[in-house]
Amino acid sequence: MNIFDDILNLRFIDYLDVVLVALLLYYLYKLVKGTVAINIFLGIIIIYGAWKLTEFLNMELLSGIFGGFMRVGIIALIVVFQPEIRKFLLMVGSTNFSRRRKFLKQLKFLKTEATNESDVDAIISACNKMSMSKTGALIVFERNNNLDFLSESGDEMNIKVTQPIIESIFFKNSPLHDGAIIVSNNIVKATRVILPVNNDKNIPQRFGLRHRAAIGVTEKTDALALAVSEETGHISYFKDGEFVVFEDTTELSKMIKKDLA
Ligand SMILES: Nc1ncnc2c1ncn2[C@@H]1O[C@H](COP(=O)(O)OP(=O)(O)OP(=O)(O)O)[C@@H](O)[C@H]1O
Repeated sequence: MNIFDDILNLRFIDYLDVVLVALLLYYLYKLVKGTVAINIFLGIIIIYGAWKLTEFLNMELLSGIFGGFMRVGIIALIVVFQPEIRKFLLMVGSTNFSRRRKFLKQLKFLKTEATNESDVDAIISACNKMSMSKTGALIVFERNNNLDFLSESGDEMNIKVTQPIIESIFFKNSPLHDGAIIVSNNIVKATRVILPVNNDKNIPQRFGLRHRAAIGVTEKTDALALAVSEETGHISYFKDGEFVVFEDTTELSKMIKKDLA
């Protein structure tokens, strides 16, 4: 039997299996891409290669050491990749099905629904105003990961996004100004939300809890975050746990629209 016979004998389920493994690898790559985890992943491959090489060369002591290391590898992997595993499970378990359903609906009826564009503009205009008046703000955009588990720490809201609404929420004397707001599909879903804070020592000291919370939420979920500094008035944009550099707010607006699309 040659290779062509093998291919012909593949069942539909085998093709599905291959596609699913490819998808899994793609998501794993997306998770570790650009993070320190990719170096750890390479380190593990190197140690595995060294183990097999020392085994092949019958170097008993060295292969014993590498082998012992690889045997506890699965536990070490869980510990080392804990944030990535967590993010992956979150990605799988809290996918925002309502958004997906809407997408399918659009495909079905070829209906072009209004996009989020105008809302991003309203939010950016509000940020500009708050930046000038040095009003602190923290805005989280929900994407595919459902953020209800975070919203619960704050006050539930259900109000359409407009520039005055965003400004009045973060107005210094407003009872709602503390913490973050979560925006999803043109709606402010929650205010006064407490976000997970990133404790990484490499983040410059000048960034306090607001900015660390923006990093925390965007690294643990696929959300996007905007922060306006109360101290400097500076607007910062966060994605995948990192600051995103932008020239001006016009470029920022384009970036957010693209990331939300
Ligand atoms: N975990 C958190 N989740 C949501 N909001 C938070 C969190 N921690 C702090 N904040 C908000 O950030 C505000 C300012 O915190 P802090 O001064 O430490 O941040 P900062 O990064 O230095 O920002 P700024 O430049 O505006 O001072 C708090 O009053 C609170 O509203």
